[in-house]
Amino acid sequence: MSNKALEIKNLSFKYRHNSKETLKKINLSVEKGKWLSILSRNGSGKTTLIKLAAGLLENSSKGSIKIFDQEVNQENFASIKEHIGMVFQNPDNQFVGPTVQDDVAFGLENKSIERNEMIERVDSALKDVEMIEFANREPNSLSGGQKQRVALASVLALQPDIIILDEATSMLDPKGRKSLLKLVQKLRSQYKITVIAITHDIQEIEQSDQVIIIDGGKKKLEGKPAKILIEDEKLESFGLEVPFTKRVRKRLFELGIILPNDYESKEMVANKIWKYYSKM
Ligand SMILES: Nc1ncnc2c1ncn2[C@@H]1O[C@H](COP(=O)(O)OP(=O)(O)OP(=O)(O)O)[C@@H](O)[C@H]1O
Repeated sequence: MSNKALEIKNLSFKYRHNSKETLKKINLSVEKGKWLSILSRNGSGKTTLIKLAAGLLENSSKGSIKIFDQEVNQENFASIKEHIGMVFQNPDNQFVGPTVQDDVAFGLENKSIERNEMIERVDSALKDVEMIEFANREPNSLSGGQKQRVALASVLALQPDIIILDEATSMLDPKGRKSLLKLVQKLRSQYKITVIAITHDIQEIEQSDQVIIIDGGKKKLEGKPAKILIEDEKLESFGLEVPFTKRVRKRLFELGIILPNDYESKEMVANKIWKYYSKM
């Protein structure tokens, strides 16, 4: 068996009622236990790619998709589904139970997990996401960040090998986003789960081992976050917003205030800016 959680080869895809191909010759692979971020502006094909990989969309396309060496197709759908847990953008659409613990138990009930094991798994998943004290609360009474933690617990309780975050942080504030991603990172390393995160926000790639950028259905860039983050101009051409601090550094460099690889303390940079403007 290979060490690949996901392997996509030469994948092209066209929706039936769409004249253009949505995905064009995509190749990518993710090793077990690693974190891949798929980054692109809206409408570039990332959701389509992930739906195909999770077997949620029939692969009437060219190319192959494998999850743990198993081809993703209609015949293998049930066993592919066992490997994958998905957390979506809007937690409100994911709740089914009257309380947090009922909600986390729901997926286990569907799998006819024995009662004692179910209680244990719900308890452990809620502890993992630091929501155990909310077990008896109504899901609708929680904050956005807490709701996403519960959604994550529902997925964790099913013990997936791969967690897909489908813009899972986009309804949270910056603090909530950071905290959810940090939590996912902790659980990834604790349980050796593979994470695939799709996002249009470049600030979210920091935790990943590998990033791919898709634009117009094609893979345009691939690498580690540090490599991706220095490609300011390319990022802008793919409609991605370069982080504010990077834009400031770029401007300071253009003005000759700092050197390109000048990573001095904030105080020293502030001092240089002060000197620059004092001379004007
Ligand atoms: N069911 C469908 N039938 C026809 N075309 C579709 C369908 N779903 C998506 N598309 C088209 O495929 C392209 C890619 O859409 P997709 O949702 O995969 O992109 P995305 O990068 O995830 O965008 P977003 O971030 O807005 O969700 C878009 O042009 C979209 O209009």
